[in-house]
Amino acid sequence: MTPRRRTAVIVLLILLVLVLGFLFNRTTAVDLDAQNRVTLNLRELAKLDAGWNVNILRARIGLDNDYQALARPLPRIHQLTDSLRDSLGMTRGPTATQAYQQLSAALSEKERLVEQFKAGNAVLREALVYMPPAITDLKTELNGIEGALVPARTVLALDSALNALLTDILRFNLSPDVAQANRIETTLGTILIQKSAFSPAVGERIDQLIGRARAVLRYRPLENAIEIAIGRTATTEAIERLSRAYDKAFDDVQAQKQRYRTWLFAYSGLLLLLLIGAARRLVRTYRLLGVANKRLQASNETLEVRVAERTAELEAQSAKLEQLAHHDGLTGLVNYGYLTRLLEHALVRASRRGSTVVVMFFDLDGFKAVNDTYGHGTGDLVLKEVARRVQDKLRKEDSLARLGGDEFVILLEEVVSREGAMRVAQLTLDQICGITEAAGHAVNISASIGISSAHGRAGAARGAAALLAEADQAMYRTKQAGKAGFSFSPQAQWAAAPEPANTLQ
Ligand SMILES: Nc1nc2c(ncn2[C@@H]2O[C@H](COP(=O)(O)OP(=O)(O)OP(=O)(O)O)[C@@H](O)[C@H]2O)c(=O)[nH]1
Repeated sequence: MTPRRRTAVIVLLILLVLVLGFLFNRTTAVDLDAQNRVTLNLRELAKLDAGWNVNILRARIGLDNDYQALARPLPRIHQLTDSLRDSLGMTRGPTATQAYQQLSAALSEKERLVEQFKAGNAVLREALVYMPPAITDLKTELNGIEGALVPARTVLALDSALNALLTDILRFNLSPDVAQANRIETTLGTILIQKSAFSPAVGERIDQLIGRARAVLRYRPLENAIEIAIGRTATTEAIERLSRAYDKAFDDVQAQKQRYRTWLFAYSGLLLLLLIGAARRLVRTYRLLGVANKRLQASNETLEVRVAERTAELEAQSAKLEQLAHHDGLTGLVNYGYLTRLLEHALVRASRRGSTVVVMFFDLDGFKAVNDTYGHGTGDLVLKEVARRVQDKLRKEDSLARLGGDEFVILLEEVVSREGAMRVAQLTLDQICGITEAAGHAVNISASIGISSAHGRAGAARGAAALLAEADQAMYRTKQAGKAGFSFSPQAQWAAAPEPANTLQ
């Protein structure tokens, strides 16, 4: 998968999850407890409001002297309205908010009007309670000594004015109108005129009656107006309106959630399909991977086999090359280069052990004649036979090398004495002289051998090249001395004593 494609897939997955989260969030159920709480609050508020109205009415008609009853429901009403305001968040749209604001305003207005009502009603009630017994008392007074002191006409006039006042005041209290008020004012004027004929004590009582009558004239219409204003606040209707708005809002929210639930269901189906698709693709990919793996394994195994075969071939070739590099192609003996290395190692060992290394250089005698007489094929057979025979007589740790043509070198290690070297030289001569026939042709060959040796550290220090050169020179001396024998180099060294110079056998 390319990086760009991977990014696109990740973004798509995030989007799918976000949409799922959004839909899930929109489908979470409405808090039914909260909904019930709103309903109960509204019901309680309606009940409190109705009770409040009853208390106002009782105060108005004088059944209840306790104005505290009018203020008692207020804290709870405030609590309920606050709680309703907090629940507005659960609704959608402005309707419930608007209804709540209307109710809140209506309740505040009603509260303000009730305060006004309480102030006026206290005065009014006191006046209405005061007047009937006061008038009765005054009339009794008029029938007593006070009445005897003033003319009877005046007493009668005041008495009838008081009767009229009481009747009109009670009527006005029930149904206040301007005509009634004017009549009362006229009656009050009459009473005031009569007052001067009576004692100051009666005059004072008359003044108090007039004051109460004026209070009724003033506060009764005011209280009626307040009552009308309280009625206009229409808190009951506002509560019902808010209740309907909440119901509708909750219904709307439920309907909306139902719609989102349908979407969520459909969306989950889509996600499921996508998941199934992805899973199938994954399975297919795994299958393909399995097949590819098997193929890869098979080709790996084939490759391993081929590598192993190739390695074996290379090792064989390398061994062959090494053989070619270190050995003579005709006889299979080690060649000059490898002999030099073997000789160097032998010298190191001799130096360390204090032993003697012997180099015997030999060249065939009469070999050219074989070649010239019977051809190179026969010459080759002779060379091989020389190699085989001499090799057979040597120890395993000794080496026989062919330098080229009919020249050979024998390398001996741990030679105890000069006599030992002589025995090997003689054995070699015997083996070579023992070759009398090759490819059915009679041959007559021998060898000229030159021997040199190095003993211990000092001898080894002379080096391989010097030792070979000494042996070569000794071999020439043998040739010059008549061939078919061996000579020791004057530099040859032995464990017991240095070799006497140029001894010919
Ligand atoms: N068959 C064969 N002959 C070789 C090979 N290499 C060299 N020769 C021949 O070996 C002969 C060696 O010559 P010489 O050593 O002079 O021959 P010789 O008869 O032994 O003479 P002296 O060494 O003087 O005794 C030559 O004729 C070379 O051509 C080879 O690999 N095979």
